[in-house]
Amino acid sequence: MPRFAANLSMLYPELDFLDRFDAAAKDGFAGVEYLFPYAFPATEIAARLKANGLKQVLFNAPPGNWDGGERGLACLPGREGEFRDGIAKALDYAAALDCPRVHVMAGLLPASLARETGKATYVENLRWAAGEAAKAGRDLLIEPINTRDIPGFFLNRQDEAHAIVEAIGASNLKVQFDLYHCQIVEGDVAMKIRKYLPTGRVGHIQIAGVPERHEPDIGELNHPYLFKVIDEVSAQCGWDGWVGGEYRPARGAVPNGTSDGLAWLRAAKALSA
Ligand SMILES: O=C(O)C(=O)[C@@H](O)CO
Ligand SMILES: [Mg+2]
Repeated sequence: MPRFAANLSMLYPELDFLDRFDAAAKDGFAGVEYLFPYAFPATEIAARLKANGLKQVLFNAPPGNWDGGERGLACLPGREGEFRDGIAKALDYAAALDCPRVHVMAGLLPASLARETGKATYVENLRWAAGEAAKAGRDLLIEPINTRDIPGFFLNRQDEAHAIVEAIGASNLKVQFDLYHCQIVEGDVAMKIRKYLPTGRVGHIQIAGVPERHEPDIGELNHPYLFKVIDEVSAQCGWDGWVGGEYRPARGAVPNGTSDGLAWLRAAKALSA
């Protein structure tokens, strides 16, 4: 079975962020991911990881003005300086947290901007950032996201993401394969696992129930089946990444709301036992 990480931006909403590390470890997660660490000193987060024997497996580079609605800077002409400063900051945190990969959000394509212009900026920014990440010994990930959750998001499809990664040709630039977004945008998820894992271009997988983005055992995707496919393909091609549970617990921010919803994780572990 794949290794599972808890997404601490979404799981354990009833707890303060720093207390979520302890909860995830107690619930049997071996790793954690989240959107942004920047509100906390890296030393403080590193201490929580160490105290709980957790691995930091992923976080995002600064996205621009998140509260103002921005969702990344990578496709935005004129913001290259800020983009580069954000990558430098993310790589500093990645070193302090011993985190092997950083997700770079593409951003919203402005209505007034031609897609080709946004794409040229995106590719140039990624090329530069992948070089910096390589010097720091990290992978850089790009994630196709559905436009119901993030209207106007630049990168939506798996094939587009893989084509961009291939065209740039940096071995540390990879795709963050979020099965939830994939199901909403294009479907055929199992076949896409079979197609893309063997390419070596998938750096991380994320899961959630579709369409509510609750626990993976709620909704239209059959995760036990998909875990078996991931296992089977991984055995053939040597994929050894992490699978992040990135969902909003159905019970919400109530005590033990996340822990009580982890039947899907226990079932996945039982399958491999
Ligand atoms: O929303 C998602 O899906 C993510 O993985 C976040 O990192 C936002 O891009
Ligand atoms: Mg995701």
